[in-house]
Amino acid sequence: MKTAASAPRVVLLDIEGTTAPISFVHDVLFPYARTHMARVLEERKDDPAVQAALAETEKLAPGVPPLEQLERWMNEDAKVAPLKALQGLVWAEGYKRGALVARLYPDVVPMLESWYRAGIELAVYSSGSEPAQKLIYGHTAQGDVTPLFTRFFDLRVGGKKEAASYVSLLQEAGWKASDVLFLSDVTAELDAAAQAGLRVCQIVRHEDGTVAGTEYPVAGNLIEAASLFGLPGIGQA
Ligand SMILES: CSCCC(=O)C(=O)COP(=O)(O)O
Ligand SMILES: [Mg+2]
Repeated sequence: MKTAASAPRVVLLDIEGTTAPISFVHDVLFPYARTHMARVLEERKDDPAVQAALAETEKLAPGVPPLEQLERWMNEDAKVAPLKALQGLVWAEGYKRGALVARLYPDVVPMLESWYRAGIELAVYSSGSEPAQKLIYGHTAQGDVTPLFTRFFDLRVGGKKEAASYVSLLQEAGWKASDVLFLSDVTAELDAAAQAGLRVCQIVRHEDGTVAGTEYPVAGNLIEAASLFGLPGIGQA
C-alpha cells in the first residue's frame, strides 16, 4: 500500500520571482546598484570586504579593470559571488537611507509566519548574498522578518542550477533531502534540487509572466503551495 507523503519539515525559498517580484529586483535593486556602485567602491576602498570582492573579480577576469567587469556582469545578470557581494554593500546603504524598501508578494509574510508558528523550518537560497537576503527580509512593509528564517544560503554553496549545491546545503544544515521543499520560479533550479532528492514546486507568479513547466507541481503563490504539500494555510497555525 502506498502511503501519503508527509508534509515537508523545511521550506527552502528562492527570492526573485518566488517571494519578491522580478520587477523589484530588476527595476529597483539592480538599477540602484548600477548607479551607486562606482561611488560606493571609491568611498569604501579601504573596507576589506570591498578589497576581497575586487580581488576575486580580477582573479575571475584577469586583465579587465574590475569596475568594467562588474558592469559587464550586471549587463548579463551574471550570478557571480563578488558582484553579488558588492551589490549587497551598495543596497545596504540604500536601505539605510530609506531609498530602498523591500517589495514582497502580499501572501509571503502571512504565509511564512503561519509556517513558522507551525514549527516548519524556513530557509533562503538565493543568488543574492546572505547580507543582501537579510536586507530584503529586514526591510519589508511588515518590518524585519529575518527571525522567521534559520538559514540564508547564497552562492557560497554553489550555483542554484547545480545539484551539488543542494547536496552541500543539506549537509551543512543536517537536513534529510525528502524533508525539504524547495520553492522557485526557475525550472532549471528545480531540476537541480530534485536531482539532489529535494521535493520541489514551481512558483508561477502571474505578475512575473513565469511560464509553467510540466515536470513539477505548480503553484501561483505560497498559499497554493501550502495546499499542494499539506502545509498549514494563512492563520491555520
Ligand atoms: C537577495 S535579493 C537580490 C537577488 C539577486 O541579486 C538575484 O540575483 C536574484 O537571485 P535569486 O536567486 O533570488 O533569483
Ligand atoms: Mg527566482
